[in-house]
Amino acid sequence: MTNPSAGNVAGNWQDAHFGEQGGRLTYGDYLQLSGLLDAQVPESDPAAHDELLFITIHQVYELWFKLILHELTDARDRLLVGETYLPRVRLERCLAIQRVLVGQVDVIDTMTPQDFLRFRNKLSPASGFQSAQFREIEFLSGLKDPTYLQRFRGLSDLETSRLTRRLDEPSVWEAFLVTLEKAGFAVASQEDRIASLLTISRDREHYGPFWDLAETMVAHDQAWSLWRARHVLMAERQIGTKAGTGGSAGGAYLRSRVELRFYPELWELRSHM
Ligand code: HEM
Ligand SMILES: N[C@@H](CC(=O)c1ccccc1NC=O)C(=O)O
Repeated sequence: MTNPSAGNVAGNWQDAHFGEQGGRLTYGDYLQLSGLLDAQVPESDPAAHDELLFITIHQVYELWFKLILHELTDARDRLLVGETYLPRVRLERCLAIQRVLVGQVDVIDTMTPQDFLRFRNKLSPASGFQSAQFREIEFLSGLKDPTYLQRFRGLSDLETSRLTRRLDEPSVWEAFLVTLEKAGFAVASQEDRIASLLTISRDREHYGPFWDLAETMVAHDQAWSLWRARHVLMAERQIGTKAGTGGSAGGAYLRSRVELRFYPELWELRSHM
C-alpha cells in the first residue's frame, strides 16, 4: 500500500528545489572547499603516489589540533572562574578527538617504508617537531617547555607569539588549582595539593565534580601519551633506527618523550591512596 503523505514529501522536496531556497550560501562556500582542497601540494616531481596520503593526514591532524585548542582554551577560561561542569565537558570532547588521533595512525600504517622513501628526502629538515599547534596543546594542557622556543628557530612570527602567549597564560593545570582554591582547598605546595586531592578522592559524594574533572584530566593526559607511544611505532615502522629529518636521533628521541606527563601530581596521587 502506498503512503499518500510520502508522495507529498517527495513532491514538496522537488518543488522546493532543496538547497536553493533563495539563499546564496552553498556547501562549498561555507566550508571554503576551494582553498581547502587546493592545499595539498606534493614536493616530489613526478609525485610519489603516497605523498598525498602523507600531506592529507598531517593536515587532518592540524585541523583536529585547532579544535582541541579551542576546547582547551574554553575549559581553562571556565576553570579560572571556578566552573567545573563545562570544563569537564570540553575535556571529554578533547578525549574523543584524541582517540581519533590515535586511530588514524592506521591510515599512515598502510604506507610501506619503500613508498615513504620515494619522497622522504624532500622533507628534510622539516618534521613534526615543528608543529606549533602540537606544542601549544602541550603548553596549554600543563606541560610548558620554554626551551622549545630556543631549540626551534624556524618558527614564524605568528607561531612565536602564539607560543609565547601560551607560556605566559595559565594552563589547564594552573586553572584547575584556581578552581580548587576557590572551593577552599590548599594548593600552595605539592604536599598541600596531594592532601587536597586525597580529601576529594575519599569523599566523592561531596566532591564528585572535582573528582570527575581530575579523572578526565588524567584521561586527556593518558590519551596524549598513547598518541606519543603510537607515534614511536609509526616512526620506527617507517625509518627503523635512522635519524629524523628534523635532526633528532629519531625513534630514541621519540621514546624519551613518551613518559612526559601533563599532570604528574594526579599520577603521583595514586601512590598515596
Ligand atoms: C611516516 C610517518 C612519520 C614518521 C616516520 C615520523 C617521524 C618522526 C621523527 C623521527 C620525529 C623526531 C623529529 C625528527 O628528528 O624528525 C618526529 C617528531 C614529531 N612528529 Fe612525526 N613522524 C611521522 C608522522 C607523523 C604524523 C602523522 C604526525 C601528526 C601530526 C607527526 C607529528 C610529530 C610531532 C608532533 C613530533 C614532535 C614530537 C615531540 O617533539 O615530542 N608525525 N616524527
Ligand atoms: N621526521 C620524519 C619525517 C616526517 O614524518 C615529517 C616530515 C615533515 C613534516 C611532518 C612530518 N611528520 C612527523 O614528523 C622522518 O624522519 O622521516
